[in-house]
Amino acid sequence: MAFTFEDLRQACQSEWDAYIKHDFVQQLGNGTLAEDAFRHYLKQDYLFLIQFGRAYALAAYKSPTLDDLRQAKAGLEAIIGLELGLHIEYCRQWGISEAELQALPEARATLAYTRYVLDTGNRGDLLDLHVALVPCLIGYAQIGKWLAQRSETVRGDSNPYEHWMRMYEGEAFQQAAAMELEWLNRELAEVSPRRFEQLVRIFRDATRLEIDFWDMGLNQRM
Ligand SMILES: Cc1ncc(CN)c(N)n1
Repeated sequence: MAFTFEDLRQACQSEWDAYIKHDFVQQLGNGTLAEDAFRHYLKQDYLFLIQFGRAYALAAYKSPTLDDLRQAKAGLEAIIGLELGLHIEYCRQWGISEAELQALPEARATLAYTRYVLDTGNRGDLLDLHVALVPCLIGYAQIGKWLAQRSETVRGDSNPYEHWMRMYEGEAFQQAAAMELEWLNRELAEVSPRRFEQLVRIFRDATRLEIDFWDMGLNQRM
């Protein structure tokens, strides 16, 4: 049997839904999310993206083939080139300077998630690392699409989070996620049922840590 990302997602359906349709995401789509909660999330996400940049750099280091190396480079570009650049500009529009971002302490949820991914990548192989990274890239691409097709989502200037939604539903981010999905499905097609169960565990843990990250934003926890 050739496994795919869909099999991972179905094995963790309840966690995946709790992540994609989290209250933070729904309130953001409705335009009702407390601005202080969003600011707290934005600040921590800056720290998160830096650590995820390191994780893609680790993926590059662990890549045995040129194809794998190109995939790691594409992930690094999506996070550091595209997303972090937009993020810094976006934070500035929300009154958060780069100097303030650089001086921030990490919240426990940021520490737990990012270091889990780095640890998984360090002790495991390239596929373990990519599976730990999947909820980040493919998850936010699905969130972007989900918000765009949902009838309750408020679009345009009356929603203060319009630009955030545009970034994740936009062509560049969707394209990066599609490339990751393609790479992942190629790799998953080769694994045994026993190996797949190990990967499900990683995918589930990373998805649970994404849920904690939304909780951290919503409750403005450190
Ligand atoms: C916590 C988190 N997860 C995922 C993404 C999308 N790269 C993000 N910006 N922040």
